[in-house]
Amino acid sequence: MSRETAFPSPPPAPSLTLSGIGHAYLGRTVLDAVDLSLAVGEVAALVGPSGCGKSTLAHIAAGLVEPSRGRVLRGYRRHGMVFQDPRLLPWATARANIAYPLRLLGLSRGERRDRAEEAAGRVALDAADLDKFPVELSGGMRQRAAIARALAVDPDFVYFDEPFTALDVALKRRLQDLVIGSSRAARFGALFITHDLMEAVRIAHRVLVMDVLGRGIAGSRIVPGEPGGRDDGDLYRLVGAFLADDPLFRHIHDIDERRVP
Ligand SMILES: Nc1ncnc2c1ncn2[C@@H]1O[C@H](COP(=O)(O)OP(=O)(O)OP(=O)(O)O)[C@@H](O)[C@H]1O
Repeated sequence: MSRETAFPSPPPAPSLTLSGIGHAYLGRTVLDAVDLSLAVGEVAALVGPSGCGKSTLAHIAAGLVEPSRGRVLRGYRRHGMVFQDPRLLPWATARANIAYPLRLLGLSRGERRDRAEEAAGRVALDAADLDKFPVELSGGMRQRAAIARALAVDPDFVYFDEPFTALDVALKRRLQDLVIGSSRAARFGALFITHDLMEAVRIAHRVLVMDVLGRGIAGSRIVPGEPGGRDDGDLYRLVGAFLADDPLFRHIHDIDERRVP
């Protein structure tokens, strides 16, 4: 027996593992025993009813919020984050905003500038736009700058928290394609929160559905084919089938009534 057969190499560690995550805000439980594991390079879309705790879960996974219970194991090297609100510094140019996180990596001024311009090129921001301040950019351009800022740190994992919800349909598709293309080229995995099932099946390898009221991940569905290589008609049919026939998706358009005045 060959050595390789006797000692097969172990599968790569997951890029992200959440075990038994629980969280409460002001004594009110938001997440309860959530388990999740993402493979290296996997892009997972996270959907679920409004208010069920998707953002809280992503913030816990990224280390922005300390969970009340449970364990987070990050197998990735470095992550980037993109939110619905681009969160650009209003007093800094697009270039300076994109370069901002690079200070933490200890890069020289010249290196930061080069990296920011390279990242801007990847999201199709023109050189002329880089000298503009956020107020001078369109909503789409601001979100491109936010994506460039996340990609500039050369992440192997990116958290997207409803990044395109506020954008119009055509722009949304263009930016989805940008995420698909850059995740393939830079080989990063991602957790992508969205309310839009069509967006979820376009960009992800797998759709994770959160339980009503965040009691856990109710289940997941693999999306056939590879992001970027799928036929739109097939995806529309898949979304239709999910919504019409799959009990996993029964509650995804619900709203957490506790938040409704
Ligand atoms: N900092 C906070 N303090 C108190 N309550 C909070 C805080 N952040 C979120 N919550 C509450 O926790 C619950 C889950 O919020 P979260 O934003 O994680 O849900 P979500 O699924 O991402 O919602 P949506 O889809 O509407 O964005 C909500 O009821 C929300 O009001």
